[in-house]
Amino acid sequence: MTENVRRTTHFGFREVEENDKAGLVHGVFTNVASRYDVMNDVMSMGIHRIWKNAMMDWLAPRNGQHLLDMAGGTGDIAFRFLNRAPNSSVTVCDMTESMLVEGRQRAEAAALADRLDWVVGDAMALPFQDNSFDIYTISFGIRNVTRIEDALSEAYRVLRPGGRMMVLEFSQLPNAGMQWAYDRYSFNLIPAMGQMIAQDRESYQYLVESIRRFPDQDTFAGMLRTAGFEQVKYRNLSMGIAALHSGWKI
Ligand SMILES: C[S@@+](CC[C@H](N)C(=O)[O-])C[C@H]1O[C@@H](n2cnc3c(N)ncnc32)[C@H](O)[C@@H]1O
Repeated sequence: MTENVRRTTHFGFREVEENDKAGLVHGVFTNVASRYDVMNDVMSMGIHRIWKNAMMDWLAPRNGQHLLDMAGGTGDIAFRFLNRAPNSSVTVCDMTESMLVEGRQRAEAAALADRLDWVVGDAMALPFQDNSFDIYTISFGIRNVTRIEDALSEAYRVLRPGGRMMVLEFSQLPNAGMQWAYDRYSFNLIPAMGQMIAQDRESYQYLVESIRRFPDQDTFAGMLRTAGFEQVKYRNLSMGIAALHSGWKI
């Protein structure tokens, strides 16, 4: 257990297969933690930066806000948020401690440590009180969660009334031909690059399969409404390879 990273919850999954998925996800990100940021740049050819900046543009961070960045990993969203609103604060929560450890080292190097809190926790059972945060973000995290509905209802619970939820996730291309081409790239190239750069084909094979299984834009918008969010909207990024969803707790 590393100093300054709080462990506040335990994982108690209801069924064996759920336990398997959570264990698999935890193993994948423990394996890739030290190479995660570099791999992100290589695999996406830097495009994840454009998508995360689009998230910040839509979110328009303001000083004084308290953000919960769920599945926040190495803190990429947190740093972007603080860059735009230096007098805000961010709690980064993730179930993989080694990802948070990498992030905390980056925060110390950037002299941002006093604005950040790093918490080990599960999106499906958050270790926070009701109505605690102004904003909840989750970037490339929700598709890894075993019970997405539970994570969305937890997001709703911890947001204060008037608070906003924003999700950045891989999505579906509306055009079947483009989806076919993209699938060829992701199913063939990404696991091969994972093997070449990180000597870890399986983790990257899991990542591309999880992208394919995630609900499309309209289905996910419906899930947000079911969890209680209002004024739900989405924007496609790179023609739908990824999408941003926004919703409010009124
Ligand atoms: C692809 S990384 C995304 C990291 C960061 N948000 C970004 O955009 O670069 C996915 C993260 O989700 C975390 N994660 C997956 N399932 C989770 C859960 N149920 N609760 C908390 N974190 C989870 C993983 O540990 C991992 O750090």
